[in-house]
Amino acid sequence: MTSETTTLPTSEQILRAPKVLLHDHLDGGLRPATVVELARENGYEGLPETDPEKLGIWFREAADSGSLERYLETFAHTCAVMQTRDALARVAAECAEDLAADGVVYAEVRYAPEQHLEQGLTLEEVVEAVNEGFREGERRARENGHRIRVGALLTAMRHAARALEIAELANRYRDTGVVGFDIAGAEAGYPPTRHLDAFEYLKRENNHFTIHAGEAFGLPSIWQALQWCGADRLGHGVRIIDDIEVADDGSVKLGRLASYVRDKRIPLEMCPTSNLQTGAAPSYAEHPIGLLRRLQFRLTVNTDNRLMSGTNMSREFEHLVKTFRYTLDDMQWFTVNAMKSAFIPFDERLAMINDVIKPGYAELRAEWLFRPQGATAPVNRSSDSV
Ligand SMILES: O=c1[nH]cnc2c1ncn2[C@@H]1O[C@H](CO)[C@@H](O)[C@H]1O
Ligand SMILES: [Zn+2]
Repeated sequence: MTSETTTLPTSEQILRAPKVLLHDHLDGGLRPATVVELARENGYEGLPETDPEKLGIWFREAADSGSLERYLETFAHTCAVMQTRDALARVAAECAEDLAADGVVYAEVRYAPEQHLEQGLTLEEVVEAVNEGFREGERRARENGHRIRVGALLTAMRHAARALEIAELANRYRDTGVVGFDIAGAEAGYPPTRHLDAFEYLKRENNHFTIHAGEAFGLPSIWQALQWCGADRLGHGVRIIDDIEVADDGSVKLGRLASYVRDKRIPLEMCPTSNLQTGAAPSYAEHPIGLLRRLQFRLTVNTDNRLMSGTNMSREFEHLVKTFRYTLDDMQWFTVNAMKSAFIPFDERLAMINDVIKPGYAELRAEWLFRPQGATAPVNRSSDSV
């Protein structure tokens, strides 16, 4: 056997492997203890629990509702404690630190500035506080021996009517920490075309955007996001599976939209655990990621909301490794896909792939050669069928 990387990665290797995260909500990733402290400091009395451990469990259980609308109700509590400059900067700094400690080397973290104006901040002050926090978190991570780069995506809420204003904000800060735009919130009843003016504006500015589509609503939402709005990437996009037929003999037929998504290499931001909670997928084993990976769609793995899902990038990969027997090669494939799909300039993406991601995986692959004498041989996926 060669070092052909058919070994199933261990938890420790998954943690150390360089990872790239494109879909993570700032207001969905707070540390439970931070929510409790900020609530106390700001006099917010609406928390359902004040013990951090119990509060973490409450978020996971409340989000585990089987419906996107109910899942989204939990964000009222996190947004309530993110209304001051200090709170926003703290949450952003801790986000960067937590991602770096989880082995994430590049992240695009999104939030909706319009949800942080309740105590008088302006949209600009919100963006500047979050940017400041990300820079501080990157600095602290570096002190702890981790390297991470974090870019912000500004989200507009799809039920509201501020998308153009938020798109303009994203454009204004494009050279200072904001790498793109997104729309989020309840999908059914709020098609992306409601915000066409924002997307057309960003296209005219040669700027980038992703759209939450194909999560709680199916193909029409994906079709609009791509063919009317011109999205560069799809947030979730799992329902593209509805345009793929698998026959009893295992042969696969792609419809026009699924073919378009695959042919044009449209990146899909998969968030497996979140999908299980909102009912977008029934189980890890039945999650469309298995088939879509075999069909070589441009897939990426993401967390969506670390607090509500009790997850992080390593845990998402652990589930996938366990369920689909993914190897380090698969992990590298997802990670390179994500880096290729990031919104930073091409030369910087390439440098991350060549100088950080590939060497990181090569080092992990080489390690089993130097394993202690007597250690068991790595599991070889290709030998399973022999
Ligand atoms: O999976 C999701 N689908 C749609 N909207 C979401 C999802 N996760 C979070 N948000 C929404 O995005 C806002 C800004 O970060 C959050 O406040 C939440 O309402
Ligand atoms: Zn999301």
